[in-house]
Order: sequence, then structure tokens, then C-alpha cells
Amino acid sequence: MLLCTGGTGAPRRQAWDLKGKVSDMEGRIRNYQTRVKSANEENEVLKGSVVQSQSRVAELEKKVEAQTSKIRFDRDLIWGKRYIIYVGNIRVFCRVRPLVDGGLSNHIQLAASDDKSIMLAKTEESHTGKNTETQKNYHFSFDRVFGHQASQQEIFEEISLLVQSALDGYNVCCFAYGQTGSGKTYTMEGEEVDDSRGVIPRAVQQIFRAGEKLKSQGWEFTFTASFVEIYNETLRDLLYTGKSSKRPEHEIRKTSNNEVTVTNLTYKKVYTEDQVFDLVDLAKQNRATAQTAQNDRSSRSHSVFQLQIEGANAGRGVKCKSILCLVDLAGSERMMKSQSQGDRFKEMTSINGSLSNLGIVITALANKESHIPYRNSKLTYLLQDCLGGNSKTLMFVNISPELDSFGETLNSLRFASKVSDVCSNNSLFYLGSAVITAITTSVILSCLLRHFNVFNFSHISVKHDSLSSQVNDCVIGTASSNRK
Ligand SMILES: Nc1ncnc2c1ncn2[C@@H]1O[C@H](COP(=O)(O)OP(=O)(O)OP(=O)(O)O)[C@@H](O)[C@H]1O
Repeated sequence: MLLCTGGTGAPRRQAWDLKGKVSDMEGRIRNYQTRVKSANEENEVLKGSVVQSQSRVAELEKKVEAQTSKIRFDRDLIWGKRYIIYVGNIRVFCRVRPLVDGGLSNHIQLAASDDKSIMLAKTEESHTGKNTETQKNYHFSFDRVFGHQASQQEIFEEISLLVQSALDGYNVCCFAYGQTGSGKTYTMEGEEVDDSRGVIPRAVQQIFRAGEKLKSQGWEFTFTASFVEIYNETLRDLLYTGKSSKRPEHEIRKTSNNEVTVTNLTYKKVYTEDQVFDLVDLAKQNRATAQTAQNDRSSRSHSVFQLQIEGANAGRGVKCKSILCLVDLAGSERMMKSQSQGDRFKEMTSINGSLSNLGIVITALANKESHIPYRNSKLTYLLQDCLGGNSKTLMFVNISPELDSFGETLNSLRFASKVSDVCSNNSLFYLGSAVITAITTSVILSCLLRHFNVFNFSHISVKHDSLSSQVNDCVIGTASSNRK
């Protein structure tokens, strides 16, 4: 405390000094307070723009999500429109191998007007002896028929949308069925030369390249390859590199997630398409080695290539998992029982068993039966995840053009035709059920609305797809005619 006692100058000066300092400090405090205030205001503005940016990011993410599902939907729609494929259903393509000289026999005729029909013609000696010859024609139609000139590129273009959907999380299975020498391996694996490469290398290339592109949208994919041969109901690892004397045995098992797995099988993580091509070469070598030991074994066994795909988008917190499964089936030719003995008989029984069980499983799936007999053969048990549930399946029926293969060609086309019929009949049945359900729902709804006099029917606007507009037309039409 300062005391002013009788005119001494020093204390007064000190007091003035102190007063000056205090007012200086007060000025600085006011200054700081103004700055804090404006910083707080700035902070509020920034907070506001952070919230705005966050909601914009969320909005953009929603748009990306919607765009991605639209792309996926469009892809399904394009594929669906062309082949009316539904998840859990099978489409069938037929491919005719050229003759050795590159041509086509007269007994196989493809329709000039469309690319879906094929006719087998057989000229027979007349039994009555009156006419010298009669011709019997067998007509078949499939989702697509490829003539002998169709290139590997053309074939792949037709299935590339299907392959792509493996990255969308669908299980995809594509298999080649037909007699030995009809072109199954050529279709699935092809040859080394670029133009002659088959479905497996092209599909692998497409998957890896598309996976790379999806990185820019935050997706990271991991791929795991396996290659198995099923011979006489026994599994053999085609990626095995150890001593042949120490080859392990394999069993098909279910994991705790109810997924199919094979014990002791090589599941190889792959990061590039070239790594997969090396594995395909290794599988070829392994098959060839077995073939020298047991004559013509490769055409008597099924080979199953599987690429497990796991995708994760950390930014969006989503994951997907699927399998791309490409199968070269054993030759479907039926040997005469009398001609097959010993090993040949065993081979014949196991091939016939597994192929006919494949047909039974496909039929059961198409009929949406409660029990699907996957476990009746190693092939269907192994393919269980790829055939049922969330899966899209395509079957190639490969046929040989030689006249002496007529009987086998007819059998193959009949098998494929059954598969095709059972699936398309069921597709039509389910489409029919959907239409009936839609009509019933609309009729009930319109009755209810009319009963409660809620709307004037003439004002119901129909802006959806043509199906619902037809349903509504029908309902409105009925309603007005009833009124008259
Ligand atoms: N579309 C085609 N164009 C040209 N050559 C073909 C075609 N399809 C098959 N070939 C040739 O015909 C021969 C037999 O074909 P491929 O080996 O693919 O038959 P396959 O049905 O797999 O027989 P297997 O059951 O014995 O394995 C091969 O030499 C193959 O190169």
C-alpha cells in the first residue's frame, strides 16, 4: 500500500509508474481477450466447416456406394438380360470343336438366324427298304452356341461379366463337359500362344487387373489358389512339389464357418497373375507325370482350379469373400460294360457316378429341394460352395464334330439340354411366381384402397418398370370395368 505523506516526489512517481504498468497490463489482457475471442470464433467457423466436410464426405461415400451397386446391378442385368441368369442357377453354352482340317461335318448344323440352336442330323438306311435313306434330326437350343470358328477371345468375352462378378462377392463356377477330345481342356486352359489361351488364364488376368483398379476405391484383395485332380474318387494335389513317395492323402472337410476345405492341400497365396500361371504350369506337369504312369489318366479325371478371393475396404468398413472355380471334367463317354474291366471299369464307374451326381445336384438346386446330395461324390462335395447358394454357374458342353462321335455328341447334348431345361423352366416358374405375387398384392392393395375410399384410382401414376405398369394397368382396368 502506498502512502502520500507530505510532498515526497519518489513514492508518487513510483505510484504513477505502477499505475502505468497496471493499465499497460490491462490493455494487454484486453488485447489477449480479443484475440482469444476471435480465435474462438474462428474455431467455431472451422468446426462448422469440419462438420460440413464430414457430411459431404459421407454424401460422396453414399454416392460411390450407390454407383458401385449400380455398376454391379447393371452387370447382373446385362448378364441376366442376355442369359436370364439368376443367382443359384446355371446357364449352358455349347462349343463345337473344328475337324482336324479346321472344318465342320455336315451332320452338325448351326442355325444361321441365331446363335442359340444346333441340329444333329443322322442319315439312316430305311428299314422298310422302300426308301434308300431317311434322315433323323435332333434339335437343341442353349444360351449360346459357338461354332467351330469361334475364337478363345470370343468365348471369353461372353463370360467375362460372370468372371467379374467373383470380385463382387459371388461364387462363380464354370465347367466344361463333354467326351474325351471334344475340346474341354482347350476351352478351359487353352494353349501357350496368346490368342489360344483359354478361360483360366484369361479369367485370372481379368480378376487381377480389375482388383488392381479397385485399389483406387480403397479395396485390397488377397488371392489364394489351389488345383486339385479327382481320379477314381480320390483327390490329388496338383500343386504338390514334395517327394512322390510322401504325397499326403486328402479329405474334404467343412470348416467352422461351414466352408469346404481339403486337408493337406496346397493353398497358395498369390499376388500376381504370373504367379498363378506358374501354378497352372506346375499343375500341368503334375498331371502329365501321373499320365505316364497310368495311361490317359488326364481325360479320366476331373481337374478343379479354385481362386479364393477376399476383399476388404477399410475406409468403408466392408468385406467380401468369394471363389472362382474353373473345372475341366473327365471325359463323359460311356464305355461298353463288356469292354471295361479292372482299372477301366473302376474309372468308368467313378466318372459315371460323379457326372450323373453332378446332374442330380444341379436338378435339386434348380428345384430348390431341401436336401442337395453334394456328398454323393467327391466332385460335387468339393464344388458345394460354388454350385449352391450365392453362386453363378456356367456349363460348357463341348462336342466333337467327327461322324463317328455322333452317339457321344448326342448324349452330351441331351445331358446339357436337361441341365438347361431344368434351370430355365425353374427360372420361368420363379419369374411366373413373382408376377403372380405382384398381381395378387396389387389386387389386394387396390381392393383395400377402394374399400377405404382412400384414393381415386384414375390418379394412380405408374412410373416403375414395365412389369409393374402392366400389373397396374391390369388392376386399374379391372377396377374401372367393375365399376361400369
Ligand atoms: N476350338 C478349338 N480350336 C482348335 N483346336 C481345338 C479346339 N478345341 C480342341 N482343339 C484341339 O483338339 C484336341 C483335343 O482337345 P482337348 O484336349 O481340349 O480335348 P478334351 O476334351 O480336353 O480331351 P481330354 O478329355 O482328353 O482332356 C487338342 O489338340 C486341341 O488343341
